[in-house]
Amino acid sequence: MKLKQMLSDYQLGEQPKWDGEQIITGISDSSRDIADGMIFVAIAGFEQDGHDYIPHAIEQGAALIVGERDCPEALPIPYLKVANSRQALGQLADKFYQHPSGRKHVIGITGTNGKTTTAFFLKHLLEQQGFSVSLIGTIYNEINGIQYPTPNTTPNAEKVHELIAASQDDFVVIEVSSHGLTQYRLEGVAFDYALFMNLQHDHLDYHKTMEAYFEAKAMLFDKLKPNGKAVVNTDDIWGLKLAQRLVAKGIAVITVGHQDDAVLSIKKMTNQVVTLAVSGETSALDPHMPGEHNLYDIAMAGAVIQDLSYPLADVTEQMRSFAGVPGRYEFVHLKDGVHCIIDYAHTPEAVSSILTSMRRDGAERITHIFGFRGDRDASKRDEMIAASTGQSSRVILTTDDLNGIPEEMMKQEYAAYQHKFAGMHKVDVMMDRTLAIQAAVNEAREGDWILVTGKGHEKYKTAYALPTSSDKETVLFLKSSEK
Ligand SMILES: CC(=O)N[C@H]1[C@@H](OP(=O)(O)OP(=O)(O)OC[C@H]2O[C@@H](n3ccc(=O)[nH]c3=O)[C@H](O)[C@@H]2O)O[C@H](CO)[C@@H](O)[C@@H]1O[C@H](C)C(=O)N[C@@H](C)C(=O)N[C@H](CCC(=O)O)C(=O)O
Ligand SMILES: Nc1ncnc2c1ncn2[C@@H]1O[C@H](COP(=O)(O)OP(=O)(O)OP(=O)(O)O)[C@@H](O)[C@H]1O
Repeated sequence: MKLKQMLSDYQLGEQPKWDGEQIITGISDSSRDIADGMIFVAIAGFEQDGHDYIPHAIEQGAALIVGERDCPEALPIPYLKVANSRQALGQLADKFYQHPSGRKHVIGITGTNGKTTTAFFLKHLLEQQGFSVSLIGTIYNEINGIQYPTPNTTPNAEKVHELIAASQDDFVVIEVSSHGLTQYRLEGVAFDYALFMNLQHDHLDYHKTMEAYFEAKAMLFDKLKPNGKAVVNTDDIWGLKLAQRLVAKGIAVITVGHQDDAVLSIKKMTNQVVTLAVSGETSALDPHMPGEHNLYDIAMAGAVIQDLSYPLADVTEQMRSFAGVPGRYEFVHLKDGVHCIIDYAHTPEAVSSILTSMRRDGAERITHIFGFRGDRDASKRDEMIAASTGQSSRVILTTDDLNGIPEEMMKQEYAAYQHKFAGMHKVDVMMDRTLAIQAAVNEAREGDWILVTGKGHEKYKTAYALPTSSDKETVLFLKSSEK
């Protein structure tokens, strides 16, 4: 695309002579990725200021610089000043890739918990209908059947448009984080369906208040295509508030919840089956994945499937071939009736929900191993401990990602919790995560359950005593050593 086409929506103002005919070869906010003929968008970030890298981008061959500051003096290439660089990155990428989301069926999923699980459910169910599906999310991005690692749940704006443009699949399912929304990573993306799962205590280090966190999530619903639809869990109080707001705006809303007037009314949630009624017709859906929270996730995925005119009644059968979601209620049978669950729960509600599910599955004595992420929302820690001690017999606090926080500081915080629960609940501290799991396994007797939460599918960022790199590897290593 020519430079003058890329800039047709902008006023370049007084500039040294520039060549509108120049072919633009790409766009990036990282000077490291700039090559000849590309546009560099300078972003004032949380860690660094992209404007400091303008000389580097020029050295690399940039054809245009976009930034929020005044044009640096004696710039040899044109400079476009914008009010918001992150937003401009999305708008320019959308243009460069020729509005890719407009040409695809795009489904966005937001909420504190359940995005990944629902995305996997939806992908599987759509594939069962004969569609191909791209996935952009926490565990990996999968485009045209090829999986790519990803550092973020929602990639940056340029990447999102690039991935949608590269997709030759029928559908693109995107996990939409609140960070992604407030940082304009979805700028220019238009959605056919937008799903709201729930809003729970998380990320208040970033959003400060639940109200602000909610407003961030609500931004997704401004991105629906004119005929796009919202699918909202109205059992969640924030979901109910969102649904009312969207209806008032004239947006089509598929409500999912226990209310009789919900579009998909939940009639029963029991024994791993959720019974839904749509227009008087009842269907029972079984995700074939333990955990009560997964019943909401399958109901939300089912809402899209039925709206696309595929029978809900087939979902249970179609889920039989579902392979599960890495690090979500992953079950390992250890030895003599000792069971272990690995899960990604890192909010109080998720911890509570997983423990409730385990108890319903027959767990009586549960050792729960988890830790707190350094440099992340610390205000949820009390509630996480309360959720754990409320339903487990023993807690072992261990290392999660420290994110630069000194281990000693985290250890002191854990010691304070040990002190608080002294005499009431067994709270141990073992900072080496692999040794904490080993201790629980060694001490487990027949009928015991072990729950390891927080890391799920993720690789360890810390080197531990055992030669393993994830919770699942550690558990399998210990299982094989037992033989
Ligand atoms: C705090 C935060 O959210 N940071 C995100 C943000 O980084 P940033 O733009 O502020 O980057 P920065 O490092 O300060 O750099 C500023 C600019 O300088 C540029 N630069 C830098 C160096 C250089 O040599 N040349 C250069 O041009 C960078 O490319 C960047 O454009 O934008 C980046 C691109 O979109 C994100 O990758 C990055 O996520 C970081 C890694 C992160 O950990 N974010 C977490 C909090 C997050 O976003 N999590 C959510 C999921 C949350 C959930 O669990 O629900 C997610 O979507 O992943
Ligand atoms: N509908 C739900 N309600 C509450 N908790 C849930 C729900 N679905 C999943 N969970 C819990 O939350 C954890 C994370 O689930 P999942 O990865 O699907 O959510 P996510 O929204 O993608 O999370 P993240 O934003 O952290 O990547 C699960 O391991 C489970 O413990």
